[in-house]
Parts: sequence; C-alpha cells; structure tokens
Amino acid sequence: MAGTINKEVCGYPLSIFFIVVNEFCERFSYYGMRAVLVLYFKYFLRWDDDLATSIYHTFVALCYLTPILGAIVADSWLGKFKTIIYLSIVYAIGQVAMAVSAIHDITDTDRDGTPDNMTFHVVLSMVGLFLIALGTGGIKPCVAAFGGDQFSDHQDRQRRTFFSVFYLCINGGSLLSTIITPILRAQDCGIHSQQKCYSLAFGVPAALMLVALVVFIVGSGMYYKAEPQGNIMLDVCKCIGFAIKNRYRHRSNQYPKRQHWMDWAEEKYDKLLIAQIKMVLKVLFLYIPLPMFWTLFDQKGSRWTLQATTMNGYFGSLVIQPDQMQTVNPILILTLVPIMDSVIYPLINKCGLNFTPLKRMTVGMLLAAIAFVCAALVQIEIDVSRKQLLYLFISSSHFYFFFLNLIFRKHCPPSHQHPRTDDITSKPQEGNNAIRFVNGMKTAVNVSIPAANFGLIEPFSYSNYSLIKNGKVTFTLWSGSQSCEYSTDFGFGSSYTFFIPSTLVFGPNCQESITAAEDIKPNSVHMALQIPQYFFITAGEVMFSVTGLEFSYSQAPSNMKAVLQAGWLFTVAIGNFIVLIVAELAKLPKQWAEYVLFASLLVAVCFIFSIMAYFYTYIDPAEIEAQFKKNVNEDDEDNKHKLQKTEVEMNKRDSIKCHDEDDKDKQTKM
Ligand SMILES: C[C@H](N)C(=O)N[C@@H](CCCCN)C(=O)O
Repeated sequence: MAGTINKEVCGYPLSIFFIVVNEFCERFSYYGMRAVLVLYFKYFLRWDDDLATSIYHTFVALCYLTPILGAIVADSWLGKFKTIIYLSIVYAIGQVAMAVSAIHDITDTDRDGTPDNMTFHVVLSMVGLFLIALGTGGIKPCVAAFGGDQFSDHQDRQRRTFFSVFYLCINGGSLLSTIITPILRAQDCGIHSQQKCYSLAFGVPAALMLVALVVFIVGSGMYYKAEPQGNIMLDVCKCIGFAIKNRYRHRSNQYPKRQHWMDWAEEKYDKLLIAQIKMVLKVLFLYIPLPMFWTLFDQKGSRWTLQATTMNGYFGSLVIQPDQMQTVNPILILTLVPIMDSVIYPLINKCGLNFTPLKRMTVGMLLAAIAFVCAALVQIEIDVSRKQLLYLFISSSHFYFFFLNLIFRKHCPPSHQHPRTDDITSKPQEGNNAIRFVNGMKTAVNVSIPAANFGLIEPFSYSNYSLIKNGKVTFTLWSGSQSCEYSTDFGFGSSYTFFIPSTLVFGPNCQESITAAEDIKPNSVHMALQIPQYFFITAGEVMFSVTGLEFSYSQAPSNMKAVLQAGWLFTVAIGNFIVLIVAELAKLPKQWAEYVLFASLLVAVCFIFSIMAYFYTYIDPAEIEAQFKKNVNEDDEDNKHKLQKTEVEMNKRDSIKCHDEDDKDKQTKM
C-alpha cells in the first residue's frame, strides 16, 4: 500500500469500520428487497409463477453482469471510492422507485384496493430494478477490494480477518432483512384502502441503502484511495485479440508451432503479461461448468419461496411467512462456516484425505443436487396432500349442498332456492383463507371483523368471500341492536363457510351456535419440511462458494485478482440465465419433475467438472511472477554484461585501429 493509514484501532485501520457497516446496510437493502420480490410480482403485479420466476432470475443475472462494468469504471476512470459513491446513489434511487411502484393508492382511482393502471407500476418497478442491478453489481467488486486496499503489506493477518468479518456482515445483513421485510410485507397499509404493504417492505431497504451511502461518505477522510491504474481488463482483451490475430496470420505450416496459442502475442506484449493471462485463462476454463450450481442455488428466492406459500407456517406460537424461510440460509451460513473451518476440514485432514479446493467445490455441487431432490420430495408431498384435499372438497361439498338444499327448501321462498355456484374450488392465494357466511335466520345479519366487513346478509343468503390472514379472528354478528361474538383460528390456504342457524340467540357470544364447514382444508405440509433442502443447499454454498472465492483469489496473478472476481461473479449471472432457458424449454407440467431435472443436470455437470479438476495443477502465481521478474533481471544482467563486453571489444578494436593508424602515420612520416 502506498499511502499511510491515519488512525488504527487494535491494529486495524479505523476506515474499515465504515466499509463493513456500509456492506451490512447494502446487503440488508439487497436481500430485503429480493426476499419479497417474487411475491410482489405474483400478488401485486398479478403475474403468474413462470413470469415471476423469469423476471426474478433476469434481475439476479443482471446484478451479476454489472460487476464487470463496475470494475472497468473503477480501474480505468473513477477509482473505487468515487465509483462506490456514484453507483450507490443510482442504487438508492432504484430502491426508492421500487417502494413508490408498490403504492397501490397512486393509481387506485376507484378505491377498491387494486391498482387501476398496472402499466405505471410495472414500468416504474422495472426501471427501479434496472437501477438497483446497476448499483449493486457495479459496487460489488469495488467494496471488498477497497476494504482490502486499506491494509498495509505487513497486515496480512488483519486483512484475512477483515474478509471473514466482511462475509459475516453480508450474511448478518441478509439474515436480518429476510426476517424483517416479509413481516413488513404482511402488514396491511394504504391511504384509501388497505393492501399488503409491499411499499414498506421496499421502503425500509431503500432507507438502509441511504444509510449505507451516508456511512460510507462519513468515513471519507480516513480512506486510503488508490488511483485508478489503467484498465487491466482492456489490456487482457487486447493481448488475447492480438494473439488470435497473429496466430491466424501465421496459420501456414511454414511457421513453427508455439507451445501455447497465447505465445503468438510475444511479438507485441510483455512475457509476464502473457504468462499472467495464461494463468487466468486456465482458471476461467475451469469455471465453464460452474454456472449450473448458481442455477440451483438462486432458486431459493423464487421457486422455493413459491413452494413455501403452499405450506403451513405455524411453528408453535410463531408464524413464519413463506419469504421468511429464506433466513434459514444466512442462519446456517453463520453456523456452518465456523464449524466447517474449525471441525470438519481439520478432521478430514487428520484422516489423511487431501480435501483440495476443487474437491470441496465438487462436493458442494453434489450437495446442491441433493437439496433439489429434497425439494422434489416436498413438492410431491404437497401435490399428494392437495389431491386428497380436492377429493375431500368434492365429497364434502356434495354433502354440503345436499344439506343446504334441505335448509333452503324448508325455510326459503322458491325465488331464493338456488345454492350459489361461484364457490371457491382452488386454494386462496398467499396463504390467505377465504371465508363466507350463510344466514339461516329470518332477519338480516351483519358480520364484521376489524379487517373486513361481510356486509348485510339477507335471510337465507350467502355473503361474498372475504380473504383473511392466518391466526385467531373474532367475528361480530349484528342483527338490529343485538350482537354477539364468534372466534376461531385459521391456518394457511383454507376456505370455510359458516352457518348462522335460525335458532341463533344473541348474547355475549354465539360460539356454540355457529357451525363451520371446512370447504378447503388449510395447507397441511409443514414449512419445516423445507429445512433439509435449505441445509443441503447451504452446506453446498459453504463448500462451493466460500471455497470458490478463495480459489479464485489464490490462483489469480497479482494484478488480475479483480478480473477473476468479475469472472467468478459472471458465473452467477450465467447460472440465472440458465434457469430461464431450462424452465422455458422444459415446460414440465409438474414442479417436482422440474426440480429433479435441475438436480440431474447438476450431477451431470459435476461429473464433467470433477474430470476437469483432476487435470488441473495448482499454481502459486506469486512464485511464477517472481521467476519471470528474476529472468528479466538476469536477462538485463546478461545484456549489461554483453554490452560491457562489446564495449570493451569495440574499444580494443578502436585502440588497435588507432595503433595501426599511428604506425601507418609513423611509416609515412619516416
Ligand atoms: C447471503 C448468502 N449466503 C451470501 O453469502 N451471499 C454472498 C455471495 C453471493 C453469491 C451469489 N449468489 C453475497 O455476496 O451476497
């Protein structure tokens, strides 16, 4: 490091405190927004599962394509500090746009609770997501590297600790936000009518992004800011381009072959640069199968969250929202990383097994495939339970209509004797419960709860369905000046019809008098069944992602660490595009079959990767670079030596020439 750090605390530069807090807030912002995104698409913008999943993965892919852009801007133009500031502003604007796009009141002119101009909400949210992708991806390769820059060369240990704390902050931010934003989303809010509060769920991440920006700016005076050193990525591309062109120009057999195709750049480029590019290309070649891991990994936020909406989220007295299940990932990361590092890996070493980084990554891929087999099994369980529910529904509704007809024939005038046919036949969305009342009394009854009013129900009539959340609900029934209360508990995704009997006596409560028919049973498959799939995918992440990051860093030449980081992040982008392609091409009618397809693809890719890994030889870039520098120095020494020798010889020859000429002169004079 060229500059000096002004303030240090316990041997650490004070400036990294601001960087670590910035990362925590930024990851809170990113993961918080991402946690509720797929549900926002489905329930606010009213997209179907496939479109919601496709746009979600396009967005994630974009977030991992933009790091290349951020690295180029930082290295060749603005420097890391300014790049982080400018792109964080873009990022915060994007988050604010998302929050505004989720305010249904803006276009809800008829005040029925649903937006009337969906185009406005779609366009604004897409602009917001584009700005977020530009911001989060752009700053991604800069923040960690900027943190690393704050340490001096002799602070290797501190720098390593910084990276560990940095990773913990990523997962701490992710953990908190995936707990908090789903709670905010599940609230009802609105000016004219109450709706799920997506605006607050996006608004809090927007506020956290502003906090991240302010914290980063506050630390401004303390940072070491390295000047942009020219765009190494551009140099790499130019050198590769020249090698290819030169090879093509000399394609005829008359030219002798060279050891490596990159050696064709020797005419124009430094041998050290060529050697460094060879190292990078070797690792990039190994990256080719890696996107498949991310294809599976990033479906936690889409397919798995949608799967959770069809499950039962009661954990004792605690109710878990479907999007909150994603918190299992950071919780497991925070526990598994230390366990792996201090117990599992040392134990494997003790057993005499050489568990190399590439072997770890292979095992990580297999674990992700197992996670998807678990997801498929859970899906089969859900499908089977739904079939049983449908059967129960059909048989119970036969019985129920028979019963209704009996009541109506007995009490109703002929004009009222038509049971309604618009009964709910599929599970209500978002884990809500669809509730309606049948009034068997001869007088009209009004039924209400704080969140909904079923209105005045005429004698021998049905109310409309109202969607209500899980938990205990108390209904108040009114008839004239008399009232009574009826309470019951609801799970997730059920439908009930409540019968108000002709014999109802109003009093403090009418608990015993009202009967309930369960038209659609609540979700029966418990969300806890998703824990094994989360466990396997996270164990896979620790083995694959954490090891892969370290591998990319250790195998990269000193001046191309950022290039390989960008390459590593690029595999995430490709992985997310593969979700779109496979889901679009396969179009499997059953979700469990899609999970099995993804698991099989990963196993196949894992097999190819293990063969490639077998032939990979680990290198020490620093040693190779030192060797090159030594050779150059030796060449310089040789050249110097040769030059001196030539000079001496030339001087000798000159002096001989001079002597000869002197002799000649002497002879002529004589
Ligand atoms: C929260 C998650 N466990 C994590 O650590 N994420 C990292 C790496 C992401 C790699 C591609 N999805 C992060 O930097 O957010």
